[in-house]
Amino acid sequence: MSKASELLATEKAMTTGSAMGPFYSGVQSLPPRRIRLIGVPLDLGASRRGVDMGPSAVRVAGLEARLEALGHVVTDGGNISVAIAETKTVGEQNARYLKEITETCTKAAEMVVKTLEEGMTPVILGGDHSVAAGSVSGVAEFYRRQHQKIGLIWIDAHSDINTPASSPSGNVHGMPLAALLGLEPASLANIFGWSPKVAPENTVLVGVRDIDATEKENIKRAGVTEVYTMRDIDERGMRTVMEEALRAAGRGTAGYHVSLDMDWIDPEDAPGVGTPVRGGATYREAHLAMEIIADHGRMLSFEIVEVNPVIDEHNRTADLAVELISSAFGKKIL
Ligand SMILES: NC(=[NH2+])NCCC[C@H](N)C(=O)O
Ligand SMILES: [Mn+2]
Ligand SMILES: [Mn+2]
Repeated sequence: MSKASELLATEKAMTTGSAMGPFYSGVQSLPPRRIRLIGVPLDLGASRRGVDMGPSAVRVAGLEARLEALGHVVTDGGNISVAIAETKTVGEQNARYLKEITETCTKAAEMVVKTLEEGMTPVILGGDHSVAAGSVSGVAEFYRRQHQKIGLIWIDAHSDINTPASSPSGNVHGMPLAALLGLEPASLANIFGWSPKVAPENTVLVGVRDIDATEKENIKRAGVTEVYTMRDIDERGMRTVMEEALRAAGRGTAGYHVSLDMDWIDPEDAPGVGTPVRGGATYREAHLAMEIIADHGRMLSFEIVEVNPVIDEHNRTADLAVELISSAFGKKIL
């Protein structure tokens, strides 16, 4: 058992009271899961077009086969239907296409609930990051019915905590975290008729490096304190950051949803994203984060967003997405 795993397993045993628990067993891979892939080809939340082809690019990169090679049983649930920008009007300029985005997120949320009810782990393929307002709502709704809370690990260059009033762009993909924490947009915050979907103390931001001034206010207003910037990763290392992150998200919850925006990774390795920002996680840092998540064994659901094949180089960002999902689902080097 590696040092990191040992620590996390001990921590888990402490919080659940079970010795090591059924989730983690040394270097052996995790117990197989039944996984349903859910594509959400949404690009209405971003100003750059092309992330609607993300689900297809990730499928072409071989996601299903890679997860099955790890022993999981995978079903592809196809795509959630999404309006086409060309056939719709933008609506309010401060939250463009909010009506259509809410409709799609609601459908995605319902599919996530159904997937969990059937005992499967949802893996959501975006789509721009506004899909998270749907996927996280679905996971939160399912566990709420069992009187449990969920945590949220938000791995991203951005904090996506703008509201229509604070957004510099009017792009809804910069707002899902604000909605999930019970701020705005109201239509996204109130999917299933209740809000907030996650408590601030169980919400963790990892890898941020591009936060709008208005977003800093919103982070405070929402009460989120678990924010790990790229500087924290540089100075303290990925392992320490992930341990603290998983501990916070897991405290008093059924487990956590992992929302991975591919623009977290440095554009050198992930050029195919809508809003690239220099100074991102390296290839190995990204894998290590996923490997630690797998070892911890408390991930309830996973999503990958913002893969944009239109500006990618030979699908390498989608290839990396598939690799990272494999690591999060238990792929070991040895
Ligand atoms: N999911 C993303 N890539 N979000 C980028 C958001 C950029 C900027 N903060 C905005 O609100 O427009
Ligand atoms: Mn994002
Ligand atoms: Mn981002």
